[in-house]
Amino acid sequence: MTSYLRGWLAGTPIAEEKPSSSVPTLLRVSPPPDDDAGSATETEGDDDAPPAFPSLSSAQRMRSSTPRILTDSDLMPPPPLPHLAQRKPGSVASRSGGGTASLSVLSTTTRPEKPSKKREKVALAPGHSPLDWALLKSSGQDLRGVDTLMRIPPSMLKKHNRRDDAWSAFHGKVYNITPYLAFHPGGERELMRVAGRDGTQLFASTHAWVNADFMLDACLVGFLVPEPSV
Ligand code: HEM
Repeated sequence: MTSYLRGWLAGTPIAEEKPSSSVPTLLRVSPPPDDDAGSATETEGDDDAPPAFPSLSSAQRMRSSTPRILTDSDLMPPPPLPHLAQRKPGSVASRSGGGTASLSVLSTTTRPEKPSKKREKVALAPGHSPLDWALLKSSGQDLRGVDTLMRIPPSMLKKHNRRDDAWSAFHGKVYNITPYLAFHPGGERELMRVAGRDGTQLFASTHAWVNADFMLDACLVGFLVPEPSV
């Protein structure tokens, strides 16, 4: 093999290797023809000079060309036709022209604003942050105002609708919300809207993600039950 490489580099025909007894035939391989064999500029007398690769007249060499620098017009598409550039978002394009050249316009570019009620954040008084509420809850202080959990019908709930005595029902549980009023991030006024009644719906439509059961567990006074039939 070494002799083959040496011979190939030197440009001399390779002596056929003697096939071993185990390998029946060997193809005769010769080096690629030297394109500039007669050229005086080539490596005459220099045995260590590598052959030109790819070959000087190879198709590979012919195909390769110097990379072209792209101009702006190669990189950017031409501007749209004047009548398309004047389109307004949301307006429907006239298809009077018909044919394949006309473009349809998607009418989803603008979405009408939903009239939404603004939910105001209320500045809580110092010492009334959510963390302060959590501390008060776990302080052991009585936040229920009752000795025992009760069964509370709507008529009874209704009576507790004052700031200093406010009860409200959420998901069937009745809570004394008076201690929480000053801590409510939405403000006292909003919370008082559900005083003396079932606030489940209003609560859910305002902030369904808030866990009332957890926030008010220390204020539980009982369970909402249907009005007893007389
Ligand atoms: C006693 C039950 C309630 C508890 C425990 C409670 C708790 C909370 C909490 C934790 C927040 C802050 C939410 C946040 O920043 O993501 C909040 C905000 C608010 N809550 Fe309540 N809430 C209660 C009932 C209500 C009710 C009945 C209303 C009536 C509409 C209300 C109206 C609001 C408003 C307007 C905000 C402020 C706006 C906002 O945070 O996006 N909340 N409430």
